[in-house]
Amino acid sequence: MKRGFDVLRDKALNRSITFSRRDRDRLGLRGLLPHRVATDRQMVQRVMDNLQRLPRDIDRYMLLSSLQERNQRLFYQVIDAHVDTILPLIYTPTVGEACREFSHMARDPKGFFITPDDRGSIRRILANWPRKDIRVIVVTDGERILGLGDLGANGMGIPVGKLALYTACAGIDPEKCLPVTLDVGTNNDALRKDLLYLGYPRRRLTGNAYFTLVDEFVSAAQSRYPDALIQFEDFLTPNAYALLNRYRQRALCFNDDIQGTAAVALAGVYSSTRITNLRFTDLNIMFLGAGSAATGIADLMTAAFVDEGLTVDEARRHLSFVDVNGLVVKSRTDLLEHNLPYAHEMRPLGFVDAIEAIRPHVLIGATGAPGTFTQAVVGKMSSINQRPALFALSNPTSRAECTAEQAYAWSGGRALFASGSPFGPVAFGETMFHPAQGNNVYVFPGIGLGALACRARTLPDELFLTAARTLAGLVRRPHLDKGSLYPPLRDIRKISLAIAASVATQAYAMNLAREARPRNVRASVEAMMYRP
Ligand SMILES: O=C([O-])CC(=O)C(=O)O
Ligand SMILES: [Mg+2]
Repeated sequence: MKRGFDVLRDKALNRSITFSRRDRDRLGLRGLLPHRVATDRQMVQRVMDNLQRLPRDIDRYMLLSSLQERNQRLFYQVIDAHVDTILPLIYTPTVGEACREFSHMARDPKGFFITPDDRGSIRRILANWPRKDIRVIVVTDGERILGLGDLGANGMGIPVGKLALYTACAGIDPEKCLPVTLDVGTNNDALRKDLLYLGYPRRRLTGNAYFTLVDEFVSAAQSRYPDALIQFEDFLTPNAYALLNRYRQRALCFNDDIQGTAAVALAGVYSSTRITNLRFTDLNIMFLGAGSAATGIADLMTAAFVDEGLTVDEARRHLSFVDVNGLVVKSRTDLLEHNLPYAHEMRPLGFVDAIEAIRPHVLIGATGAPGTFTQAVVGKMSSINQRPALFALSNPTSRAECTAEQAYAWSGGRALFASGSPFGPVAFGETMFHPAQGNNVYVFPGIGLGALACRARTLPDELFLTAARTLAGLVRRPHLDKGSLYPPLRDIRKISLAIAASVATQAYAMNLAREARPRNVRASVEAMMYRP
């Protein structure tokens, strides 16, 4: 058993001055701590006061990041007590800035890095990670970090942040989480030239060499951590699809940007129909951006339409795409494979003309290109719809297709608005809107928890549809009345539990589970949840 400073320096054991006098005696801590025995609440309050004194959010990120390495329990207590304040500091938008600054901030080591030099020895070096019982791995290769592009090894902030949310939002034991960066180089010239850049300073590995390295990583992870879920995060679209298609049948894995974002967007669209009173199967939905998030959403919506009785072809007619080159139509020669199902037999049109021609009820932005929901776009949507639904999903805030304020101002207060990164309440006339954050944080922790609870073999799309419906079912009338298409983020632990229970139940029904079905699925899921 550890004693003295070894206890205080172990982030999983350290309770700092909340250790009781008896524990201090027992653990050899007398003299190593000041006299006062503090309560958890006092500790949380002290952290909040410290945060307030700092000048910038990036400084607050740093404070929380080092707290996480020093006193894990307190870190999660702080999030638990102040979700609304803390999430934007450890997650989008601040995590975007933290990734950009990553190589210039002196900080505690976090996460596991794999480079092309590790080829042939990934299995062996994974044993350097101090924990053996890993249940969730979030892995990125840093090529499409949020809407910020190729940040190379600096992208490590993303798996670290996502896993903090697994613990905070779904009670996954933090000791069972492993953030991984496949540092295969970067095509970001500025980074490669930066002497302080911490990553592998070459151009990116591509083609066969790239896929072989990812293969080696997945096999090594599966053999060392046979129960672990692998979440792919922030890969560039073609690789995101290639990897998902390669592993979805043979590994417990999913792509959060394709599938997690899809479930959240679908839930928001379901919610919007409770305000517009339109039938879901009557909706026309237009996407701006044709990358992984947008096509992922469209694919899940196709499944949802089909589930409600449409054929696949009928479903796709409800879904249209616009990208930098305009409406995605059959005659275009620049389309990628994942765009083809949604290429319509129409003449080429620009964005606003496409809105005029197709008359969508819902506009979903997943471009990474800020300001693309212009006044003309929002105005056009508002002239067609009494209550236009606008989803500005790109992250961080600096990449949002429009701000909440713009959406309400340009629609005369009629927009149903959700965004990937948080916006505060917006006053318009007499009304105060509280737009909710349409971010995959609403579902990935719960889906992961559900998958782990039943030890699912794989995660087929049906489970994401289940998650979307469960999430939509938690939205109450007062939330909608305030302009929120999602339940309050402060209820996230309850939301994740509900999603986990429904996902696990569905997985049992589909024979995907490696665990015998317990009598009470929800209770068994809840019993798994770590509480700080
Ligand atoms: O990280 C987030 O906030 C949501 C997400 O997956 C992304 O933007 O890539
Ligand atoms: Mg992402």
